[in-house]
Amino acid sequence: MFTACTIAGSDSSGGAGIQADIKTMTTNGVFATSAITALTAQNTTGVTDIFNATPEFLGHELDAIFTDIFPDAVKIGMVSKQELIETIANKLKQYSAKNIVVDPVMVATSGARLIDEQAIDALKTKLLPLALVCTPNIPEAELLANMSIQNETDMEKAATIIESTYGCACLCKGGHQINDANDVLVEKGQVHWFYGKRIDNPNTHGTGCTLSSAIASNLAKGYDLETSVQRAKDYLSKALAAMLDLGKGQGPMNHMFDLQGEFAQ
Ligand SMILES: Nc1ncnc2c1ncn2[C@@H]1O[C@H](COP(=O)(O)OP(=O)(O)OP(=O)(O)O)[C@@H](O)[C@H]1O
Ligand SMILES: Cc1ncc(CO)c(N)n1
Repeated sequence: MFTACTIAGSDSSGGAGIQADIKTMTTNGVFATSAITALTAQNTTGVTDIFNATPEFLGHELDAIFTDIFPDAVKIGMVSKQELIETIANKLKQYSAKNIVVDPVMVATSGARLIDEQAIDALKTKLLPLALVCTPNIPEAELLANMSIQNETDMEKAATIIESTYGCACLCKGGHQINDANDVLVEKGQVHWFYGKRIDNPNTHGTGCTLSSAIASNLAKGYDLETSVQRAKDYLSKALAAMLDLGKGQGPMNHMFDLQGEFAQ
């Protein structure tokens, strides 16, 4: 059994954050462990409160995980405070963590801001350099590459800038703003496009969390990065295509459509 660790925030409505990550990792056939960075009071319509872990407590969670069930891959999601990012970076270095996927979560699908201004700096200078790959959506890629993105050529350019600036491969996701499901991966200067079929489903709460956890799960199983991204996109598309409809806002997708099926391999 391969293992993956998610370091992220809890989403009380279960569609994003830690909950999405654990469901995704489970359905993708790896054993999930979790270090919770924050509790959010959240549902499909918005976030009403955030309660951050202390850096000490987060450090203890990571010590407990890394000294026992050492993860074959690590996914990092919402981390809103600079001190929490520093704790994560220090622990990942201390334990020589591998296959690190950073989803630079900044804003929830519902529009709520999930990161402090100072934390963005720490993300850039301390966390991204440790990552194998980061997975920004368009607004996040604009901020990390310091440019505006209007089309697929801009996505490619931004991903190239992000890889050379922060030293990790970059998967820039088109889903959010450019109206398609096409994402571009820049790895060691090589550009690879993943063309997805856009699914007409308004319930996209947690798509970013799900994609990054599925990538981490596949890296944990030993697939290379390109294959891991392709498999993760296939999983996400099928979870969206299951057309779950829960809640009053943009609802979650069905992570469990394939328990113990093709994606567990
Ligand atoms: N309607 C859709 N149909 C198919 N794929 C989609 C759709 N919407 C998004 N995707 C895909 O989902 C993945 C996540 O992209 P997205 O831009 O939604 O992430 P995100 O904005 O980080 O998500 P979140 O809102 O959870 O933070 C990408 O691979 C994207 O192409
Ligand atoms: C806890 C959490 N992490 C990430 C996201 C981004 O979708 C969210 N809405 N909530």
